[in-house]
Amino acid sequence: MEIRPTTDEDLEVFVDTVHAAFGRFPETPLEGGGLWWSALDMDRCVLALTADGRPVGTAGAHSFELTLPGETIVPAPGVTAVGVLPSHRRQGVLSAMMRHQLGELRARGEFLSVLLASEATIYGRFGYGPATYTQELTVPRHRAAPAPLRASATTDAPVTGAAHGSVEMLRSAGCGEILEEVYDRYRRAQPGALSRPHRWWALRAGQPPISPAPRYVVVHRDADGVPDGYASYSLGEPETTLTVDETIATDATVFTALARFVLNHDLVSRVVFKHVPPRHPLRWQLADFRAGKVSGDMDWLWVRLLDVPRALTARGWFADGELVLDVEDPFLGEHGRHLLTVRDGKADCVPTDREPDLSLDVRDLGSVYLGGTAPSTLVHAGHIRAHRPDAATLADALFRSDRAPHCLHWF
Ligand SMILES: CC(=O)SCCNC(=O)CCNC(=O)[C@H](O)C(C)(C)COP(=O)(O)OP(=O)(O)OC[C@H]1O[C@@H](n2cnc3c(N)ncnc32)[C@H](O)[C@@H]1OP(=O)(O)O
Repeated sequence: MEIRPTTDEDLEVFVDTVHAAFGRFPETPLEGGGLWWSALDMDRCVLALTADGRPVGTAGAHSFELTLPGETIVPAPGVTAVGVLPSHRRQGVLSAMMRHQLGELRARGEFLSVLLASEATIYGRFGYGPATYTQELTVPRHRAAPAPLRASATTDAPVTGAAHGSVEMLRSAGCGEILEEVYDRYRRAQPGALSRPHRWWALRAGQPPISPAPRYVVVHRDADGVPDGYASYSLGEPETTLTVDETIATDATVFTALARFVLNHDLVSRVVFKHVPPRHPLRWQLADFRAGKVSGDMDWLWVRLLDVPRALTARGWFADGELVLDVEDPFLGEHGRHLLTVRDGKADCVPTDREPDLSLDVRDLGSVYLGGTAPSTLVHAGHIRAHRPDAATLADALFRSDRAPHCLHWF
């Protein structure tokens, strides 16, 4: 088995192989549904080839930036287009590609990588852990009456937005620049969010990148007319449903205004908000708390740490404390014991031979890294071992994020 990097000349064979792996028929790479492939960086992809040179596996990586807790922005390769032909599965092709790719990422100086998993059973063995989560919230319009917002009379807490800005429907052609700018402001402040390279927007201006269907777009502007949020949505069956793909808001009041706009839409019987983070405040803003039905609760962004000290010192921290972490990395055959010391929002992470507070697999460290999974959950689940009774409580306080991490980018 040979794993080799690809060039632009390999695009067709790469797309052909990954389509076969996903059970789809080839499309013309730069048109229609094949558009997605034109966003690939061919110099960040690999092909797995049999001894006689037949391509049987593919893997790639996008060059993203990831926002960490504390609004630190770091490079994050986004692993994508992973597939092995059905005829060559369970023979170690993916394992060989993952080993090659992780080595290559380290050689480039990356200290973490991320992906979206087609199945939750695939990537844990390679050191990835689920780190952000997503849900759908469905609200029947006849039950969408707003709750009076108790704090709004006395404080600057979220209000309906009407008095604080405006909502405007845009023609989808030509609004890409505004959306790109709003998305960029949003993702820089949102832990777990990924950058969207300019060419993604250029490919499909006015729609969530790489969305095949037409979308309506509403933009929210602040009192000075500056765009500070948008929602992209479509109308259709079943039962005259309005489906919001993305609600991008630079603060909570903007989300409220956009949500009110779609919930007031005539000729619609229900509104589906896709990609909301768990425990989203929208349900609290409805007079009928039970009107918002949660579904599609699942993992979204998976994180893999490649250099534990660099990763831990890169993010911001919101409580002081000290923990000794004993980290196993079975796939790469590595082990490290780290003293993590947090003071005034910054961490120091050095090797130590002190007794550990927590023993954990690198995949579990990936899960807790962005603050979206409490270490105590994984202690109670039986994955992380706490060596003293208060270690999990301290770890929960330390790994917490200033804002719950969330990612809605699909790649
Ligand atoms: C980031 C992304 O692109 S996600 C998209 C992933 N791709 C797909 O879902 C496309 C359809 N599936 C495939 O192409 C293949 O089945 C792949 C890529 C998931 C797996 O490739 P393979 O070459 O079969 O994997 P490989 O042989 O290296 O398996 C390594 C181990 O993972 C296990 N494994 C592989 N795939 C799966 C799976 N889908 N579910 C559970 N376990 C799996 C194997 O059993 C093996 O376990 P072992 O080490 O205990 O024996």
